[in-house]
Amino acid sequence: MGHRAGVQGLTVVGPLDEGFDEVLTDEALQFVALLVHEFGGRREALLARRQERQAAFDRGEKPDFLPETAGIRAGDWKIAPVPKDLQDRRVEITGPAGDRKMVINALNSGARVFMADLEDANSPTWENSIRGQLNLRDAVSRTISFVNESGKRYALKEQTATLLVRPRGWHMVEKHVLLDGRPISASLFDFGLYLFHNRAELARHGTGPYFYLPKLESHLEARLWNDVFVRAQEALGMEQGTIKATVLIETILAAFETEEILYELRDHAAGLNCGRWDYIFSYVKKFRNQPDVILPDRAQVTMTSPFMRAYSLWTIHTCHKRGAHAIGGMAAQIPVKGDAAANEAAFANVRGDKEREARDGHDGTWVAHPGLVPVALAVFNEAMPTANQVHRLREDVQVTAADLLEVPSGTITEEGVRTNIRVGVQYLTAWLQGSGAVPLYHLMEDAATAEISRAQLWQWIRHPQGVLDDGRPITAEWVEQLIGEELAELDGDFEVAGTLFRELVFQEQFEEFLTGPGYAKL
Ligand SMILES: CC(=O)SCCNC(=O)CCNC(=O)[C@H](O)C(C)(C)COP(=O)(O)OP(=O)(O)OC[C@H]1O[C@@H](n2cnc3c(N)ncnc32)[C@H](O)[C@@H]1OP(=O)(O)O
Ligand SMILES: O=CC(=O)O
Ligand SMILES: [Mg+2]
Repeated sequence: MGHRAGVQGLTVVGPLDEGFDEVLTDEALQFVALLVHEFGGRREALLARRQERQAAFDRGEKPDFLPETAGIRAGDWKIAPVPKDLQDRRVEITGPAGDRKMVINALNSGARVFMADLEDANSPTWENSIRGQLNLRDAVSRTISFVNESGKRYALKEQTATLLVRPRGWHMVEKHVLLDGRPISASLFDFGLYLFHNRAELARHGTGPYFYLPKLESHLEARLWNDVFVRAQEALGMEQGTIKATVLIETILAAFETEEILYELRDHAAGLNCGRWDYIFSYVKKFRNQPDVILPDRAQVTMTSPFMRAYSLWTIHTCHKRGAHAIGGMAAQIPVKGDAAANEAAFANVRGDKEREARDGHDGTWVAHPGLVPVALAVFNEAMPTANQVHRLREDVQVTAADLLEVPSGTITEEGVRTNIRVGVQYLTAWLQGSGAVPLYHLMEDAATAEISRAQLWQWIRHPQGVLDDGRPITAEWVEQLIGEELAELDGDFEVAGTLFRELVFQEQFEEFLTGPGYAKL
């Protein structure tokens, strides 16, 4: 154990556990330092721009398609061709990069793609971040193995999924690496280390450095990623366009800039994905101070809610017009052990979700668990006999700003309030202990789903329309009472997570991301 210091102004202040020096080499840190020096300032300016836009929404403004980029939307262009191993993405499994066994299981799962996650599903402890990089390095070289408590050995099969990596979003910092005493961008850290260590080995295996880009709010943020890619490829002597990125459309603002985002990344774009959970969170967050926008219980907001349907179809329309893949999202159901009927209901739910996606024109979808790979595969094999359906142009889809913004109808129930409390506190507890993806009440919960739970409570308490279906108002005092009741029912120590949860729900200032104050406690 020790610390590393002094690479081009970068200081590593996180502990150096066994093997960490294999990732945190001088050369790799030099490369990260170059990216941070050149792009750190622009990142901060774009984060400040998010705040300026929020101020406008707080004044009652609504987003719209951008007049200044009408030429891009009207223009005749396509993204560069995507590599062979990204042509057929019918089923993609996701999981935290920091969990070595899961990385192996995911690559072996029969899915076409595995997205190794350093974002929503990965609690960003220093340990998880660096172990994640070690896991990825060993996955790329195909040497990864793992032995569980009972001696079972895990290794890669002959045929494995194509690996994509999701670095943390632009809002996150890596506090264990400082530049001039300040934490550096977690996105540049995750991306830089992975690219630096794996570019040659990926090429040797006939694949490439492929990424998922989370939580973008504008095409300018996509432009920053593109500039990072160009500079990175130049600095490492790689052919331009080798890096490929799939962008999650998971903020309400990105939905208004789908074409512009693809355009900015056109030499590096592989597609867009409908990150439904962050999308719902973003909708709550952006309009939290608008009295006419309020969402019903989390369980009532689904992919058939008109605004979600509009966004999903719009993403497909945009992608196919531009030659890009449109990947569907994550149904949160996971297998239910020991209850055949509940398990069948969960599977039926996932099947229905995937059938809708395939029918609409998605080129693939996400699953949270290996047990669901065959379910999604069967649906896409049936509905999509070709490698993808990019040829289905969906020119019939017309979506207006009003469609994207339509407030979903439904009710707020006491059970909905209680569920948000139970899920939020238990998720935070797990996250603070290093687990970023957690099974709760037979659903996969991660940072994105937990964000919805706490953001809804914040808004319901303050919102004039925040009343229950039986007419009772949702007051802070009542929610506090329910938190007490719910925690009393649960086993475990909720001291730290309970305090954080209360801060997120009750404090006047809305926290942009729960991972902000959460990270301070990790
Ligand atoms: C909103 C979004 O961002 S979605 C994308 C981000 N979220 C995710 O990636 C969540 C992915 N899913 C998971 O992490 C897990 O499925 C969980 C945490 C929800 C449940 O995990 P577990 O409690 O371990 O599930 P369970 O006990 O059923 O696991 C059975 C086996 O499947 C494996 N498994 C479960 N999920 C996954 C996965 N996503 N990838 C690979 N293997 C998995 C387990 O490792 C276990 O393996 P073993 O039999 O060899 O021991
Ligand atoms: O990242 C995916 C999401 O739904 O959020
Ligand atoms: Mg997300």
